[in-house]
Amino acid sequence: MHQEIEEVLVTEEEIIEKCAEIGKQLTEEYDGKFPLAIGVLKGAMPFMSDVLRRVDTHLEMDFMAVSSYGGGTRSSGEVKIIKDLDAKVEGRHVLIIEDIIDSGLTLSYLVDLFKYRKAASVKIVTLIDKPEGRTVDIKADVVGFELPNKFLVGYGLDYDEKYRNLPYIGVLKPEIYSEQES
Ligand SMILES: O=P(O)(O)OC[C@H]1O[C@H](OP(=O)(O)OP(=O)(O)O)[C@H](O)[C@@H]1O
Ligand code: HPA
Ligand SMILES: [Mg+2]
Repeated sequence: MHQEIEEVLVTEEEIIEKCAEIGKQLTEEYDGKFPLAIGVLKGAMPFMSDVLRRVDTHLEMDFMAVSSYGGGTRSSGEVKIIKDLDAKVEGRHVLIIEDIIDSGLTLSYLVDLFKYRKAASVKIVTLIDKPEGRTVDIKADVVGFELPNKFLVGYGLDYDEKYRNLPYIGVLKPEIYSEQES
């Protein structure tokens, strides 16, 4: 698996350090508010697990599964709900947890949905921001790392469902995906 990576952009140590920093920030922001922390599956799973263990106040966890990338490297433009929340959003302080904001389509869809469901507040925390990928105007409230417009894998991010279990974030060797997308 590791030999298929061309370059590591964020190391495991940098991610661990960042999760502690963000966890502290979220503790201060949400202390006493019992936020509803919503992980966007599948990609957000490792980040959600690491960051929320550094948040030192009560919170509720829930999950939503959405998908717009299929097996490829480009967004289909259509966000599909695969699993909806169990919790009610009305009156809750919603904290959306994402691995990446790229085109912004997934998060703009989810922010609109949670506002429509009458959340008391909606904030976004994302480990990665690729601002150059944006096709809709949306910003995250908390960003771990801003990265260049390359297709990334690792730490939740997949290519064709693989590489999510890498402990770092990197770029694949071009021959890995050009074989399938040519
Ligand atoms: O800003 P965008 O261009 O919408 O891209 C970001 C979204 O794309 C990825 O999810 P994907 O749809 O691939 O599902 P996955 O989490 O199951 O991989 C990622 O986990 C984000 O949810
Ligand atoms: O760079 C990316 N890598 C994997 N999944 C993604 N979904 C949006 N952008 C990306
Ligand atoms: Mg994906």
